[in-house]
Amino acid sequence: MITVEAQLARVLAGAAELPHETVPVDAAHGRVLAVDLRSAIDSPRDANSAMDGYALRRADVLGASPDAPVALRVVGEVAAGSGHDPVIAPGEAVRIMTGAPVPADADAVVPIERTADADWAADPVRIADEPAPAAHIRPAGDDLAAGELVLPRGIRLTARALASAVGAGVGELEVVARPRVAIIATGDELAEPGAPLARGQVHDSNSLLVAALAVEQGAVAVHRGRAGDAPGALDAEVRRVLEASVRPDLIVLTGGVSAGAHDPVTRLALEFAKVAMQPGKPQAFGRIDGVPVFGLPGNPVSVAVSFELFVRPFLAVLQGLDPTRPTERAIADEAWRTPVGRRQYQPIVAQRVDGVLHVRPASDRGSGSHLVGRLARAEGFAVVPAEVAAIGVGDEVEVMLG
Ligand SMILES: Nc1nc2c(c(=O)[nH]1)N[C@H]1C(S)=C(S)[C@@H](COP(=O)(O)OP(=O)(O)OC[C@H]3O[C@@H](n4cnc5c(N)ncnc54)[C@H](O)[C@@H]3O)O[C@H]1N2
Ligand code: MOO
Repeated sequence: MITVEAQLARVLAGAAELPHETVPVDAAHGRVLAVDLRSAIDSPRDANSAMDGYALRRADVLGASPDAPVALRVVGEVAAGSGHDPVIAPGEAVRIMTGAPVPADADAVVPIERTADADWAADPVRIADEPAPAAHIRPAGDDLAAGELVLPRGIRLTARALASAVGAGVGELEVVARPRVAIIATGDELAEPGAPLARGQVHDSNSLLVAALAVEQGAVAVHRGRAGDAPGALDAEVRRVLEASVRPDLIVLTGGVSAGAHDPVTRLALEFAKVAMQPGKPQAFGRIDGVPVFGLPGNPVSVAVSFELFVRPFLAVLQGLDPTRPTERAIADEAWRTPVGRRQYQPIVAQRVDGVLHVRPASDRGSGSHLVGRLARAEGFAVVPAEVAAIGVGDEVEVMLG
């Protein structure tokens, strides 16, 4: 048996960041930013008002108070979006709305509530408060200066990141191409989701599991197919994938990698390994016509774990992301057994109590790799060293969440 690290090194050897492409900001959600993004503009473009009220010359209203308001002639109005810059002479004011550019002659804004009448129709307006210098004026460039770093390369573009990019005056972003994944589930026993099962059949949950996990990691599932165990069937499906107009960056196969007499993946020219992990011991990896091919063991929990350990880091490298996965320490609230000689990845549920992470197995039916019905509960995996035979209540364990 080889270690998880050795198999990961084999998988990642030769993996490299995919080419970049430029996409409109509208299409960039979830993509990985390929280059540092700097602000294209000073933002806000203009000094603008933070309040609905009156733009005025502060010198006119020094000492103003509710008992001694200062009357100013209203000579105009600027609303948000107005490009107008009205002249304000001494003794005058202009109605101004939130977000509107502050006239060049004004040096303070007084909110409508701070006028004696609190009435937009009032003229003269009686200012009942002495504003601080530059009161309620947001200076130009207050948020961003042109050239300032807004988003560093290598981040996944979230809704908030996209808002910042648009605020920085940008309409297109240079992102890393999405990895294109083709998925083929193998086995004569596979039935369509929802189809009635004949004796010996099982619903194909793996191909959807891999496709959805890949999409969660920023990939596109360009093909989802099935191949039976008959000699040649998988080969033909792999050929179809390789000859399609959109060539995948990787192919993920599930099932048929172990010692069975009909296991079809074993007939492909891949490298087979027994990895010291549970679940997920039989693994295959190699290249066919230069395209990386993963052969994951068919049990659904094995697929979920194998994806986390090998496919997810591979997809990260293709997108220029760090493939390492942070782990946390947690306390086991329940005991469980683990196989000596294989590092266990136990699906767990987690809960934080007084800042301390507590975990227990997600399954109440043991750690069988066929327990797809319990997979939904898993919030992560406890990583138990190969030499450990059992986890006891209160033991400290390493956990990868998410
Ligand atoms: N003699 C040995 N037998 C097995 C070994 C071994 O070392 N020697 N290893 C066992 C381990 S560990 C695993 S894991 C499995 C892996 O087997 P395969 O990759 O060949 O997978 P299959 O036999 O095709 O399927 C295993 C299991 O999973 C179900 N399955 C398969 N595909 C799907 C799918 N798309 N959706 C849902 N479920 C699926 C399948 O029906 C089987 O029950 O081998 C052990 N055997
Ligand atoms: O390695 Mo298998 O995935 O234990 O069931």
